[in-house]
Amino acid sequence: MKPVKVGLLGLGTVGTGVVRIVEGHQEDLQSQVGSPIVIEKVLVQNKSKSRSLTIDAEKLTEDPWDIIHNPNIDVIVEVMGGIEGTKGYILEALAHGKHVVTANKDLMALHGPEILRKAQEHGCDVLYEASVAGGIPIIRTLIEGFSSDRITKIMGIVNGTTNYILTKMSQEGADYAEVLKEAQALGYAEADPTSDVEGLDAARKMTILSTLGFRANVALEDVDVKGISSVSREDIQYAKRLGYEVKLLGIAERQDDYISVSVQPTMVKQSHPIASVNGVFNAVYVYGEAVGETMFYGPGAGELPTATSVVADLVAVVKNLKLGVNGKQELLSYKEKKLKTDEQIAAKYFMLLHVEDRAGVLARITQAFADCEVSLGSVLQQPNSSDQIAEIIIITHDASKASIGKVLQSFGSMEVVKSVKSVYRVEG
Ligand SMILES: NC(=O)C1=CN([C@@H]2O[C@H](COP(=O)(O)OP(=O)(O)OC[C@H]3O[C@@H](n4cnc5c(N)ncnc54)[C@H](OP(=O)(O)O)[C@@H]3O)[C@@H](O)[C@H]2O)C=CC1
Ligand SMILES: N[C@@H](CC=O)C(=O)O
Repeated sequence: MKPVKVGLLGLGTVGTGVVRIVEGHQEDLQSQVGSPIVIEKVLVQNKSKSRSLTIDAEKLTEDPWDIIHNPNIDVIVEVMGGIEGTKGYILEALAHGKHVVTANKDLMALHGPEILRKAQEHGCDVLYEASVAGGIPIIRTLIEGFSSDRITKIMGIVNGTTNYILTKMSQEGADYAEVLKEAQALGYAEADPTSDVEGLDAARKMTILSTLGFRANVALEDVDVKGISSVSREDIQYAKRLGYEVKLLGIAERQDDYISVSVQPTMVKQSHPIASVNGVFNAVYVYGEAVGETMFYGPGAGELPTATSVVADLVAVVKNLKLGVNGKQELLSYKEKKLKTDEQIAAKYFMLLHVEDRAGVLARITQAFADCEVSLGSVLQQPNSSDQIAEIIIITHDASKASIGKVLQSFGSMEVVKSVKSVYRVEG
């Protein structure tokens, strides 16, 4: 019944949740692992900062080596964020035989393979369930639950901050900057929220999910990324009128051995379950050749939901300690990825154009699509507030990304096209 001692790196949103769950659920945790779990030391930047929970001042330290080189500590829980410095701490902790639980997707997306190799070398566990989709146990699901299947598509809302913003813009017509501030105050956003709104946080999560799902060495630079900063309230209102919601979707697809991974604002048909995933909630769709369609839903960020995943990993490490099997998991053997070309990436697209309002213009526009071999699903023309300009809304059938690029290029030299107001991928 020797206690398992934990060194916590970080006592912000997630770290606070970890302390609350470890202390508040101690009896349940003990009944699962057979020994007390004790938070021995906590690294913070500023010991004198006021905190929302009471913690023994003796436990706080501003010196990471107090924890990493502490012989009494068995497990490091890293919830401080950051990349290079944090990577150094984790590698050093592993070299000292300490197991690691982390919520850090930035680190795992960029340096996951190196960290996992180091862990195996030293017989240690590194678990990172909270790094993707907060409270949804999607990593364990991909590694274990789908081990028998071949996954062909992973599509999801994997960033809580942007989903919170888009939901408020759609349901309340709220202002983007105001709602971003709310998401920050609620502890959903990253230290630098640019990585949320510009899609980088979601891209890092999609790197992790597609690596695990396709068992391939996907890298962050393989992900085509676009965030939500260019999504206007008008776009959202347009989408709604046509029966769609705008969502920031991560989409990873595999056909034969070829894959593509992207993050982009997408128009999702309101009848698709992902369209009604609102607020800070995330959802991940996984399509397997054998299982077909599955969906995982839950809170994607925030103190207690994220800490639930962190502490579940901690329990898994302690169970392995009891069984003496830490670091014994086989490393995934990643296949060499083959990326799809733009000719191979196919999807439906929405376009909103402002064109001259006169005879023959619609015919010229539709001809431009035909010339690039893009077939149209629906075309709607309506007058704009200016009587010289008409709005044309087009939804294509499945078309290659390359063909859509050619259509847009051809509009650049057509005088009748005044502007391409927006272009979205369409799902559902
Ligand atoms: N917030 C969320 O909902 C989610 C966050 N994550 C990930 O979890 C991690 C933590 O996020 P979150 O809790 O929101 O972050 P916060 O910014 O709320 O907390 C960070 C904590 O780490 C401490 N810290 C930061 N840098 C240093 C440093 N260089 N040296 C010592 N201490 C440091 C801070 O100290 P001090 O308190 O003194 O300032 C603070 O306690 C990140 O990797 C994030 O991406 C993952 C899923 C969801
Ligand atoms: N900033 C992230 C936090 C969780 O990973 C998000 O909003 O999803």
